[in-house]
Amino acid sequence: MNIAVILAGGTGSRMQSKTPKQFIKINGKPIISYTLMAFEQAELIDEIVIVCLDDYKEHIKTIISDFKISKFNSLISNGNTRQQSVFNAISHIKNYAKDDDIVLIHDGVRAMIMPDMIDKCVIETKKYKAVTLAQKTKNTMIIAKNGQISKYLDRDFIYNVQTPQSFKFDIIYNSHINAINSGNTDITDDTQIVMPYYNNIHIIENDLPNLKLTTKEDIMLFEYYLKSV
Ligand SMILES: Nc1ccn([C@@H]2O[C@H](COP(=O)(O)OP(=O)(O)OP(=O)(O)O)[C@@H](O)[C@H]2O)c(=O)n1
Ligand SMILES: C[C@](O)(CO)[C@H](O)COP(=O)(O)O
Repeated sequence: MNIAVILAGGTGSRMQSKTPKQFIKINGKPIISYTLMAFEQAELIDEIVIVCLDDYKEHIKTIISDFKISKFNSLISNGNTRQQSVFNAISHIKNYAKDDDIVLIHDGVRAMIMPDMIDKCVIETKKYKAVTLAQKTKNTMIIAKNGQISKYLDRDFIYNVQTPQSFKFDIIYNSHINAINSGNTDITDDTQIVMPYYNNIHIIENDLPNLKLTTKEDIMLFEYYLKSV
């Protein structure tokens, strides 16, 4: 079974909006609906688990119904951090998943994700057990200290990490237990959680737009993107 965990449990503080960013409407549709539709359309996804703020659970149920998200399976309460939100979801999934099942974790606010890329994550996880989408940097990369360049980095080794991040269930679950036992509760990325437990994470290069909508400027970029597709 291939299970998608869609994270919609953050408050979006950097967006500085009253409404949590995943529920902001763009072209009349909430941001989270674009993400859910991509996972609904991905051929290899069997079910969708959504992590949501308690105050928005009724709201997301309406979105699930309005956008006919037939793969929706469960709604899970968020944690205080992204890491805790993911753990809440995988603790629920543990009740029925097998070790060999695949769990994809996706930021609900990466709303440009394409169904084909989601399916590619599933296919590659069967081969590599742990994968993430990532985009190779297209820029000259530097380290700067006190406003001055101190070092140039080899761009061939620099990537922006994206989601989905996809894992065999036993790997993601045991990695989270390991992280908690090491005292970590606020790691913002699941590959960082998995690395100490399973350091063989495969990168799927993605050059398609997959912006994490984080600040107000990103909303304008998303509006522009929607006009062009
Ligand atoms: N406790 C949390 C924190 C984040 N997320 C989700 O994780 C994704 C990526 O996180 P980020 O962009 O950092 O979202 P926020 O935490 O909401 O934003 P900010 O850091 O600006 O407050 C988002 O879809 C967000 O809803 C979550 O489910 N639970
Ligand atoms: C997993 C992730 O999308 C990696 O880019 C993560 O959500 C990033 O969180 P950030 O704290 O907003 O960089």
